[in-house]
Amino acid sequence: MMQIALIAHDRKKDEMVNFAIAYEHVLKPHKLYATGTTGTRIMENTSLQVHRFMSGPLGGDQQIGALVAQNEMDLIIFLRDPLMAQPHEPDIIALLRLCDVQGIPVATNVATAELLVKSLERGDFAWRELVHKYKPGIEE
Ligand SMILES: O=C(CO)COP(=O)(O)O
Repeated sequence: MMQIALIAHDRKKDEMVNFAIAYEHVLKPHKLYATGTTGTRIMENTSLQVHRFMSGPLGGDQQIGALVAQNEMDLIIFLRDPLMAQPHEPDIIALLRLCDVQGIPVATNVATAELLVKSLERGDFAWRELVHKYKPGIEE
């Protein structure tokens, strides 16, 4: 079971909901996390259970970043709005930076998100089970 974070800026939330509906069967077996509003929207529109953190502008990106820093996230789908300034831009950059620090796959648009989820379905992330095994804090 992988630990997956789903995050979308406001003008990308419909796209995230459609993505979650389309790949519900692939995402279902995994432990899902999201920033506050994104998580609510996904749960309203699918049968997926999502652990919700704070809303992004209130620190949700940083909460997810903390798990990335501890190497406890396996995959991040972060549908960013490239055309609208965000008040918490530093938090967004920090999260993406931590993904690069740990080498965690992160999709920032839905085209890449689809490729990653297809990889997930195919079992390409199975090696991450080894990381989990040696990190007892992570749920199996
Ligand atoms: O702002 C966000 C990510 O940077 C997303 O936060 P919400 O899911 O709470 O809207």
